[in-house]
Amino acid sequence: MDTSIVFVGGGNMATSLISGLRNADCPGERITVIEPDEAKGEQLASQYGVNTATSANAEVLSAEVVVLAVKPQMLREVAQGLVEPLGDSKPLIMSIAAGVPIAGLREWMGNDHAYVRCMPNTPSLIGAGATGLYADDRVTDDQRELADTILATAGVTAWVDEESLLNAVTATSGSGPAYFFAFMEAMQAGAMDLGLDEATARELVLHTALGAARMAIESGDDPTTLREKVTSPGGTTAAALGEFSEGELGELVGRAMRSASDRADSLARELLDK
Ligand SMILES: NC(=O)C1=CN([C@@H]2O[C@H](COP(=O)(O)OP(=O)(O)OC[C@H]3O[C@@H](n4cnc5c(N)ncnc54)[C@H](OP(=O)(O)O)[C@@H]3O)[C@@H](O)[C@H]2O)C=CC1
Ligand SMILES: O=C(O)[C@@H]1CCC=N1
Repeated sequence: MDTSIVFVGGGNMATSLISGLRNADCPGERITVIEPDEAKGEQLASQYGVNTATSANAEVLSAEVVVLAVKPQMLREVAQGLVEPLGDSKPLIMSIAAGVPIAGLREWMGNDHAYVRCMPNTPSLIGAGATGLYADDRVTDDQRELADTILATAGVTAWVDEESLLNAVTATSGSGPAYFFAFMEAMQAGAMDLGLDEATARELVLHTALGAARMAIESGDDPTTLREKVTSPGGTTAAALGEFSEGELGELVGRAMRSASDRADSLARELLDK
């Protein structure tokens, strides 16, 4: 990977993607991060060897790809502020902002750019990310491939062919790491309630999560089969899963994901109505 890439915003998600790129041998000098917080920029420069700037100008923005990595609420202002320094140059614009549709980007940055929306997740930091992507029909095959190559440095990629499905991706893999972390927190608390010390509870919970995820990916069995293999009739697992059913875990998870997707929808409405 030798593409020149500018990240606008050097926060959590940009850091995860930069880590993925660097692990995939994308040279640090091909990456620039525009980040107003100088200390954050310095940290990125020293950790990943990238170039940094505190604001956008034509020189800083001269790259093949510009990744918009600020909070959705900031995106309108930030995108509009890029129009002048970009001038006539037409890098591929990739936005990772939750909810914000390409129509908004076109309104703020103009119709002449090619836009790809991506929904990555934080495990990209260690190359274990999962990213959903959408490109409208103005994006060329080469540009799609470029976007895919960039995100594939951070983990698996999956394209959706309707933009609205990116909200489903956001509710699934974008926010998903937090659901699993919340489950780990709850299990660790449960283990400590049962008498394990914190370090032991944590070690057992984290390695159980890792083992379960690896088995689900590597064994060829689906999660239902794997769950059944753990669950002896009348045994301990059945007792625990009975509580999950009683508490309607499946419905709860479905409602939580619907809520994440609805929030992506409402973010878009709030931003476009402004
Ligand atoms: N975190 C996640 O798991 C995921 C996040 N996303 C999306 O990624 C985007 C970024 O999220 P996240 O990284 O978590 O947020 P962060 O707040 O960590 O990162 C945003 C960064 O942008 C900086 N910033 C603010 N104003 C500007 C500006 N004018 N120019 C350049 N940079 C600026 C912020 O600096 P300062 O802090 O000083 O304001 C901050 O460092 C969001 O749109 C989110 O929807 C997508 C998938 C997953
Ligand atoms: O919570 C958020 O809005 C962002 C998008 C997906 C993960 N984090």
